[in-house]
Amino acid sequence: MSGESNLRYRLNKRLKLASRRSKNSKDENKKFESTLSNDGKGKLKPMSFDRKTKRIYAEHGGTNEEVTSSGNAKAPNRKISFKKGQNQVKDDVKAQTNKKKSPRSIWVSSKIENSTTETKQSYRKLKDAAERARASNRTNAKEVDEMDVGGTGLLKKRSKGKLKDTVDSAWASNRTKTKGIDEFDVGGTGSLKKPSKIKSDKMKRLDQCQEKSPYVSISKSAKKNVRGRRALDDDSEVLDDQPKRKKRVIRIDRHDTSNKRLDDGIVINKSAKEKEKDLEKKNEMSRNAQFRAIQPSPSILTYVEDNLLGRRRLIELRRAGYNIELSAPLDNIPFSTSSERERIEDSAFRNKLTFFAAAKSSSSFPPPELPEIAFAGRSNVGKSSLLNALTRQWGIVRTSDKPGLTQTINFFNLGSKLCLVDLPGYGFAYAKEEVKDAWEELVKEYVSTRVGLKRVCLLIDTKWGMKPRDHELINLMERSQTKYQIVLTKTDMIFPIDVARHAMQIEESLKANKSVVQPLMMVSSKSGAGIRSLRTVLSKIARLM
Ligand SMILES: Nc1nc2c(ncn2[C@@H]2O[C@H](COP(=O)(O)OP(=O)(O)OP(=O)(O)O)[C@@H](O)[C@H]2O)c(=O)[nH]1
Ligand SMILES: [Mg+2]
Repeated sequence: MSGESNLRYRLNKRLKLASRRSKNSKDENKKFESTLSNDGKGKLKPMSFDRKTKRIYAEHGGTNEEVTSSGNAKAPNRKISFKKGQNQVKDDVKAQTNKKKSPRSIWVSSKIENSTTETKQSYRKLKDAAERARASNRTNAKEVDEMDVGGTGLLKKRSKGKLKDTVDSAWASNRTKTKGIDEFDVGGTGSLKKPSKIKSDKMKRLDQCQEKSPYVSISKSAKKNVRGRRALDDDSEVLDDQPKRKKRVIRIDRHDTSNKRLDDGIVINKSAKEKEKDLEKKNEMSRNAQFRAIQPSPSILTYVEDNLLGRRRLIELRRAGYNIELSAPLDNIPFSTSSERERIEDSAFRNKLTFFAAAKSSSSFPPPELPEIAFAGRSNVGKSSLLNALTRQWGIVRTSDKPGLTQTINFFNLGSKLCLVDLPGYGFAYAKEEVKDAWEELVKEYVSTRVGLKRVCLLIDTKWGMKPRDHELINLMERSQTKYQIVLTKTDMIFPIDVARHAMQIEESLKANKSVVQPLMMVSSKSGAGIRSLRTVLSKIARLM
């Protein structure tokens, strides 16, 4: 729309100028007319709106066939009109060249060029029309346009609608195909070409380029780009002279079992022993699971907590008020003076522990004068250590980390009130089988036949729990109606909860037993946990006597 208004403005300006000239001086008017008609000097003529849309280049004396229009090739109506105009222009140019014979080239507006062939009358008509248009205050622009176009004399005969169409199409083409106009040879080389022709030439060249080198990407369409890239890739692969890597093929021999996993269906003939071991492992696993499922009774849990049983940090013991610098600190009285700390509450255990007899057979047992408390259990369970811890007399009873140190029944007097008996251990020991069997037989004879034996403390390692040999001895004591009490040792080795679980488990397993004395005791000779409680329990035996 802005272009159209611009055109109108120009047209009006021209008309104004023309009218002014006609009014002011006839000479000027004549001059103007001469400029319109005279093209011989090659001056640029005053142009109507068509100047922009259509330019005709005529090479004077040159080939007339090269005279072309720069208009829109797509507008057929306009093309027809131009052809007509071109023919007229050609004729006029020929006439001019015959008259003056000057080979100068000129630029003229096609329609104004046509007007050169018209008479002065037609121009006056044009002027009149312009004046009229001015008089109507330039309001009816359409009318002016039509009159102006009609003024050229060439398009006079056309209907209004057709004229309008041609003008519109010309403008549209001008706006869109500015490139086409630019490609005209304005410099007067005389080689004007049709834009379509130029375009086709250009495309041909581009196609040729593409054919020659596939690397040139022509942005005709995305598909072409993709194709070009593929082509480029293919070519690059070809250009790369690197040898292609062969895929490594691994051939597996069906009968070769070395590469196969064991659980891939290969049957391995296991021996009976291995099968038994596997079963045992499975059973053990299930035993562990069972053990984890044990819920200790509240009384056991409180007992464990009160006596600080199980694996504890030293800071915890310190916070509880125990002197951790002492040996077996938990056997001391918390938050008390140093003299009180050293004190053993039970009078029986304050007495001096003295060894008085060792027996390898039942015939060598000493006469039962004092109530006896025997300490039985598997080798290395901590029998001798517990005796020392109870009396706080370290070194009286020999201990060793090597199982099987105690090989005889050792009798200790604790003052004149109690006799403590250290029994040889059973189960694994660094000793001959016959010797071990003899120890076992001796222990069995002592616990089942000994007169004056008031209680057997059956020590069980908390870490390992009850073993079949332990059950054997229990059964024996049950049969001989010997009172026995279970004492869990080395409680400092495992977590408190596991201590409680073991206690619960053993208590449950011995519920039906008659000779068992409750409660189950838990101690640690190392930390001193539970030692005072055990002392209290055992001192009752001395008091009863
Ligand atoms: N951590 C810890 N170790 C202990 C405890 N009681 C004993 N021991 C150790 O266990 C090992 C064996 O102790 P002993 O008292 O000799 O065991 P035993 O039952 O008399 O052994 P035998 O005489 O061979 O039957 C020694 O190295 C002790 O230091 C305990 O409560 N806690
Ligand atoms: Mg011992």
